Amino acid sequence: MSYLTKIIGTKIEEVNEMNAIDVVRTEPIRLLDLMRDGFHVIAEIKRASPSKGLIREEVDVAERARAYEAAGATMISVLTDATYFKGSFHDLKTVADAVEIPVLCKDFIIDERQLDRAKAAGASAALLIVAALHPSRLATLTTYARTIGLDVLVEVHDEAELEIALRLENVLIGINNRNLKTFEVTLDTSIELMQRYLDVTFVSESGVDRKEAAERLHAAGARAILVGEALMREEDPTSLIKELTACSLKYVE
Ligand SMILES: O=C(O)c1ccccc1NCC(=O)[C@H](O)[C@H](O)COP(=O)(O)O
Repeated sequence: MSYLTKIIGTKIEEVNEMNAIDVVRTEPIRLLDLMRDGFHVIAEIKRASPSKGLIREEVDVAERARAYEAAGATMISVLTDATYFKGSFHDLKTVADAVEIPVLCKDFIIDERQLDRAKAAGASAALLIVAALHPSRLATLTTYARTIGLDVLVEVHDEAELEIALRLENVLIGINNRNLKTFEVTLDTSIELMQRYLDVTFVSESGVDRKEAAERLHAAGARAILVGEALMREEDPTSLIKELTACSLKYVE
């Protein structure tokens, strides 16, 4: 059984336990507009992961989120899965209450009730993973997310998934460099796909540890990078965020 299948099994159990909740609907932000120009860092709150185990379990997430914002992150991603990442919707709410910049709910979303919880916790956007959803369900959840005021980052791993994501209109697409079967991470996953789809606005996710990686991705066309582990391993993430965001200045000259 693949790891993703295992995670989705857990999510089905979790979702079955969730009550419906009421959410206040708003207009969604437009992630695509936010990321279309320049070069952006989406900084992640990631306490643990299936591939690395504990990264920084005990963390003041409000303080860290404020540090990310002050250092120049455009958006904060919060892992809300408890079983595999030790995250929570409580973390999401704490972060959303602490910062002005948009907050992304990063989870394995398969149901409207998870989107409701993300919205209620203060998220501006949610991740939908093509590999985890039937294309028609992906479209339904994308529409539902926008209806309640969440924009969507659609995650792909290869060209076949990208073709499915491109059927959705006006979505920001993230290419995850982590192979969900082997956990192997290679920036070439993003670089090769981006070079074949020059008109698409892409976020490159996973495996960015320092400025050289960010520079490679920016040079290959990425408009944003999503960085988790490398930032969480820093006692103070300020200089790494500044280093990563500075990549854009280099290419403007
Ligand atoms: O990080 C993992 O081990 C992982 C395993 C299985 C599914 C998803 C996983 N990570 C979620 C993410 O996409 C990353 O947290 C995110 O892209 C940041 O990656 P990194 O900078 O490499 O921590």
